[in-house]
Amino acid sequence: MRVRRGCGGPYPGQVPARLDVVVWSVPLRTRFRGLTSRDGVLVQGDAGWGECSPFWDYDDEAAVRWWRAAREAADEGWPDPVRTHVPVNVTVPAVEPEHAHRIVTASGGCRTAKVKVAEPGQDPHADEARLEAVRDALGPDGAIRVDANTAWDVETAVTRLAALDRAAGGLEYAEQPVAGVEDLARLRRRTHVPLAADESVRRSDDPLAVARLQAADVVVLKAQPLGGVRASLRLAEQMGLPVVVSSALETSVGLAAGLALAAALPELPYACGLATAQLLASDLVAEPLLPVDGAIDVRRPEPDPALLAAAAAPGPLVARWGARLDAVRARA
Ligand SMILES: O=C(O)CCC(=O)C1=CC=C[C@@H](O)[C@@H]1C(=O)O
Ligand SMILES: [Mg+2]
Repeated sequence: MRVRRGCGGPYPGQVPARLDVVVWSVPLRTRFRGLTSRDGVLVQGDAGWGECSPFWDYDDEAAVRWWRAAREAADEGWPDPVRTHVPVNVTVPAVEPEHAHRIVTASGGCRTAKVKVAEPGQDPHADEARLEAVRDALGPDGAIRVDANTAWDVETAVTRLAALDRAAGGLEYAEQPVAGVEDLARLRRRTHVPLAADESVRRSDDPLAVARLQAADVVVLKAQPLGGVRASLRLAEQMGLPVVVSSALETSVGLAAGLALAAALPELPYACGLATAQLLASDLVAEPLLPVDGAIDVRRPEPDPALLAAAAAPGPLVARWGARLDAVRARA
C-alpha cells in the first residue's frame, strides 16, 4: 500500500503501491467528543473519492465497516437521490451559553439544534443554561434535541430529561441518554421525551434489537460506521423506524455519503445531523457541504488539491494510518 501525505509524494518507508490513499488532519473549531482535531484517509476510485476516518477508539474489527463505506464511495458511488436537499440540524457542542447562542445564530438558517449534554466533568446546570441560550437563539418555533452519548443510568436519565425538557421549552427527542438497548427500552416507558438510538445502532452487533425491544422512537444512522450507504439503507428498511442521518464528523468528502443516504431514504421526517462541516476549522473541498436556509443541497464535492496539501498529516500520523489500514484491509 502506498500512503501519501496530503498531496505530496509517497511517504518514505511505506510498502509499495497497491493502493493510493491520502492521509489528512484538520483542526476542529471547538472541542467535540473530547477531540480537538480530526484525521483520516481519502481513497480514490473509478466512482470518485471516499473517506475512511474511524475514530481511534474504534478497533480494527469495527473500522472495517468504515473502510467498506469508503470503498463503496470510491468504487460504486451511491443510489439515486429522491430529493434535492436535506434539512439539517445545527450541532452545538458542550460550550458556554453565549457561545451556543452564537453557533445557532450563525448556523445557516437551521431550525433544529442538537445540543450536546452530560459532558464528563461539567456541572449539570451548564446543560440547562446552554439549552436556554439555544431556545433564545432559535425562537419558539425551532426544534431542540439533546445527545447525552450514554452518560446516564435510567434513574438519572428520568430526572435529567425532565429538567432539560423544561429548560429547552420542549425537547424534540433525546439521543442515547443511557447505554444499553434494554435500558433504553426501560427509560422509554418512564419518560414522555421521545428517544433516539445512536450508539445502540452504530456500536452494536444487533442493531435490530432497538426495533424489537421498542427501545426508541427514532434511529440515528451514520453511513461510515454502518458500512456505507447501501448497508444503511438496508438497515433502515429492516428497522422500520423514522431515521435521522447523522455524520461521523467527517470532512465534506465523507459527509457526501451521509447526504447521499439521507437523499435516498424514502421518508425523511426529521432534520439530519449533517451540518458538522461547521465544526471543522478547515475542509478538503473548496465549497464545503454547509446549510443554506437550514438545508444542504445534495451534491458530491471533489477534494481540492491545494486544501489537501494544506491538510497533509505529519509523518508519524501517516505511518499510524498506514499500519491501521493494513490491519483493517486484512480483515475486510
Ligand atoms: O448528529 C449531529 O448533529 C452531529 C454528529 C454527532 O453528534 C456525532 C458525530 C460523531 C460522533 C458522535 O459522538 C456524535 C454523536 O454522538 O452523534
Ligand atoms: Mg449521538
